[in-house]
Amino acid sequence: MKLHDLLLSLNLPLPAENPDVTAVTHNSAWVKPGAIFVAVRGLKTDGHKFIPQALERGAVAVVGEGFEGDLPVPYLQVNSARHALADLACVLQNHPSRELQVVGITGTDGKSTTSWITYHLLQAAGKASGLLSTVGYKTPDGVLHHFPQHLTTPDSPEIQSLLRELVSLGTTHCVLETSSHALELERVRGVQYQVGIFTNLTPEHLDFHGDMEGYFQAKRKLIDRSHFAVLNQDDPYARRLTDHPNHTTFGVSPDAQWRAINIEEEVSGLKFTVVSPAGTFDVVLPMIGQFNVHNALAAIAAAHHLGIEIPVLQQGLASFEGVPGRMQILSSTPRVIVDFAHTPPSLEKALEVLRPSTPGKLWVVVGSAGGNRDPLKRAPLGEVASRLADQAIFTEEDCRDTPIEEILREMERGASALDKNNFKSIADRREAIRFAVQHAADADTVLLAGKGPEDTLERATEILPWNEVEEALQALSL
Ligand SMILES: CC(=O)N[C@H]1[C@@H](OP(=O)(O)OP(=O)(O)OC[C@H]2O[C@@H](n3ccc(=O)[nH]c3=O)[C@H](O)[C@@H]2O)O[C@H](CO)[C@@H](O)[C@@H]1O[C@H](C)C(=O)N[C@@H](C)C(=O)N[C@H](CCC(=O)O)C(=O)O
Ligand SMILES: Nc1ncnc2c1ncn2[C@@H]1O[C@H](COP(=O)(O)OP(=O)(O)OP(=O)(O)O)[C@@H](O)[C@H]1O
Repeated sequence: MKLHDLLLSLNLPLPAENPDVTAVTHNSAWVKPGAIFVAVRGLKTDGHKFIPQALERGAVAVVGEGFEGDLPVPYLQVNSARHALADLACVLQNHPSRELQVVGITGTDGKSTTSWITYHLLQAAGKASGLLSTVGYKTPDGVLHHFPQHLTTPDSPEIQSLLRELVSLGTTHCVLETSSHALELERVRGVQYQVGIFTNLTPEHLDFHGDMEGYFQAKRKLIDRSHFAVLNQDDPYARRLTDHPNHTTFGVSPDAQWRAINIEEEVSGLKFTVVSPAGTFDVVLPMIGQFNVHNALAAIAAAHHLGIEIPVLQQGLASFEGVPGRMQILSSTPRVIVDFAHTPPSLEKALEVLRPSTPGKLWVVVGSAGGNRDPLKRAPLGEVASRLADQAIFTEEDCRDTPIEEILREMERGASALDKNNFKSIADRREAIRFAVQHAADADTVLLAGKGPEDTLERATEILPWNEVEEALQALSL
């Protein structure tokens, strides 16, 4: 696309030069010849500092919020570089979301699970669907691809080019897990959402959002932008969104429109009855954890809005194979389970879920991320682990530039407050897993929490390949 055409559609002034533009990026290291470099003033550094590097790599234009000096390529000044990045990405890919029925899913917990169930239901109904989630992205052939970065919702250029790729593969529907960071940092600006789902809101990422109200305001953007909203009637924050002109609700509250009753949890999974505007019907869902009733209800309500009949939904739920790394059962004696729970409330829920079906002791191996990833949750994670497990092992989980000892000390501090003396720290994650698996008795359950399906482990400046399931299986075979 010519630079002028791109700028005209955004009402930006036209420079004298009019080169061909092949891509747009905010990261100088990702610039390829023909790209526009958008200099973003970030939380850690200022992208304007990297303009020379972007030019060396072949940038044909630079967009920014203010730059003193001469450049050999056009410089376009904008009020918001993040807005410009998203707008340019949308135009360059010719707004792929307008050719798709996009279902966005936000909330503190349950985003990935709800996304995967929704994708599965759409596919089961014969809709060629795509999925972008923390776990990776799926094309309509069902193949799971991994993102190069560890993000739930990638940056706007990546989202737009993935949506375009999906359209070119014949995709008609796309499920887009949408984090609060993505909403706040405008990564999903310009995405046209047909349906927006709000799962729940509990304290997380408050270092980034400031307080719960800031966190809520970021999340509500998804609902405000969606044509139809699917809201958790049991969550006080979601209930604040019921002034959306076109919405439905789900939950166990008597006033939820899609309501679950007669919930039973068996070893093989969940059974419940749904009372809804589309009728009353039974559901069998092969998943552990009552919270999955809410995830399933949200997916059912969204899929039904998109025209999928109840019998197809029932069949789809019964054949759902779960989400990789979410309550994934690897063995039975001891029962070893890999789960992604990495917030105090989700860890609490995971341990509570496993307790009734554990005749022996309940073990947990858990860490807390380093860097700027929510240091305030370290002590609460330690507290939850010590309170609800019989034995807790604290270890690393992407400690990045934070010394592991600092993180472990915080987790121990949280646990010590209970005075149960049932925890131990083993910094190396592989050793921690092996210790727990080898010391567990046959009747015990070992929950390996936090990493789930992630394929890397970030340690100081190193990014190591990681496979939690493989690690657990190796520990079991020793
Ligand atoms: C805290 C956060 O979200 N940060 C995001 C933010 O970074 P930033 O603007 O602060 O970037 P910065 O590091 O200050 O750099 C400023 C600019 O200089 C550029 N730069 C920097 C260095 C260089 O050599 N060259 C260069 O061009 C950077 O690309 C950036 O554009 O904006 C960037 C561009 O959109 C994001 O890539 C980056 O996500 C980082 C990688 C990240 O780790 N984010 C996590 C916390 C996140 O988003 N998590 C949520 C899920 C949360 C959950 O629910 O669990 C997610 O959606 O994944
Ligand atoms: N609806 C829910 N309410 C509370 N906890 C939940 C819910 N759904 C899942 N969980 C718990 O949270 C963990 C993470 O679930 P899931 O991956 O679906 O959430 P998420 O919001 O996508 O988080 P992330 O984006 O970090 O993956 C699960 O393993 C489970 O323990």
